[in-house]
Amino acid sequence: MRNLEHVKHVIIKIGSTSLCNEDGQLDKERILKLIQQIAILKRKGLKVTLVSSGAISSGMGVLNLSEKPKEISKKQALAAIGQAHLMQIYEDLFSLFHLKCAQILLNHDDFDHRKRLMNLSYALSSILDYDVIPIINENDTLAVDEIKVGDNDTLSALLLPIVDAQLLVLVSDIDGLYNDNPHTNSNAKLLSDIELVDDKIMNYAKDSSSQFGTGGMVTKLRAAKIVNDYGGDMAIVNGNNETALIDLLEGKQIGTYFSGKAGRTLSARDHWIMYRSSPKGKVIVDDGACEALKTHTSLLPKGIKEVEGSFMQGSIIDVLSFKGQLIARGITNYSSDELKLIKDHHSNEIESILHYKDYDEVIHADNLVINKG
Ligand SMILES: Nc1ncnc2c1ncn2[C@@H]1O[C@H](COP(=O)(O)OP(=O)(O)O)[C@@H](O)[C@H]1O
Ligand SMILES: N[C@@H](CCC(=O)OP(=O)(O)O)C(=O)O
Repeated sequence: MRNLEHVKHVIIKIGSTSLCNEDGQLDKERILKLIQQIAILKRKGLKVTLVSSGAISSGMGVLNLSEKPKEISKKQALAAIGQAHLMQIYEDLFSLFHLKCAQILLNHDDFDHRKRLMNLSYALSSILDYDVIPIINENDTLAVDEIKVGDNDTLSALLLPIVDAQLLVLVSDIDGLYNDNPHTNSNAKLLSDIELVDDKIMNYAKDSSSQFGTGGMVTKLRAAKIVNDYGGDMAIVNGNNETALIDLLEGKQIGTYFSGKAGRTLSARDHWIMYRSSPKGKVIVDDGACEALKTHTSLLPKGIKEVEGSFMQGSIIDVLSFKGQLIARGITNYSSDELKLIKDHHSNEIESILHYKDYDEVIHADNLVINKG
């Protein structure tokens, strides 16, 4: 048995593969079984936030399309058509249990701006105070690449600190993480408990085998890292198991459970820098700077060899190695224009180059988060 007594608020993310049948139509019977379990969890006193995929698949069902279109504008249209249909089904089914729900559609830039993030957090907390279940999805109709999260595994992981939940459960069409994709390797073994998502674990993850899923296991493991780095837990369970959610929350050994016990816990600010904000540019640093940064020292201009993008002082930027590996992410003390002039120079030369010097460091160690894996 696992001990889940600390879990008072759970985010349940339901993937498209658990909402639709093989023909791509929303499967009300399957959705009902999930809602039934959510109603039981709520009766037990748990707070529940729902993240639901399925808008595009639902739109395909409404228009009787058998294949997902490639054109972005068509996917945007399907999301608009399908999201309304999806919410109608949620409302009908939740009402059978005298539960009410609310729709929230988000994009990445809602996480980027602190003020918007606070507004989101207040709105969510009021919805929960009204004892209504928030149902969240990406705003796929308006999401263009720069502002897109791209998948709901990541979106739900980013939400965990905002709603102050302790556990994220990803409901999928598979029992959990295997050491290879079980749809293509029949010898693949299910892994039950994972204390750290390291490179070895990441290498088990492959893409989705279904045309309805987005990201397969890759995005699920990324979500586990985001959640674990905040000190939260994550689990993957199979939506086809009619008691999966109840069993999991009772501590039964089902699915894959990512406790993050062997990892780190970032402060709220560092977690925001690393995951929830989107970087505005990048600097490429030499091997010496890469090594130094790994021991968590400040980034000095001498180690910077290239500057990409246009950003202002105070922006969040990526620090990359020559090989393109993400070494760290942090808040820059200098704009991209200033960095182009002082890169490859000693800090004591900054003043003579710029005619002013506010800082010796480009990114101070306190504002720098090292990428671990
Ligand atoms: N190592 C793995 N273990 C389990 N499933 C895997 C693995 N690698 C890839 N997958 C694929 O990931 C799928 C689940 O992700 P996805 O189709 O995106 O579902 P969802 O709609 O629930 O997000 C599985 O059905 C399987 O095809
Ligand atoms: N936002 C999209 C789903 C994106 C997504 O992550 O899908 P999935 O892998 O099925 O959870 C939609 O509603 O169709």
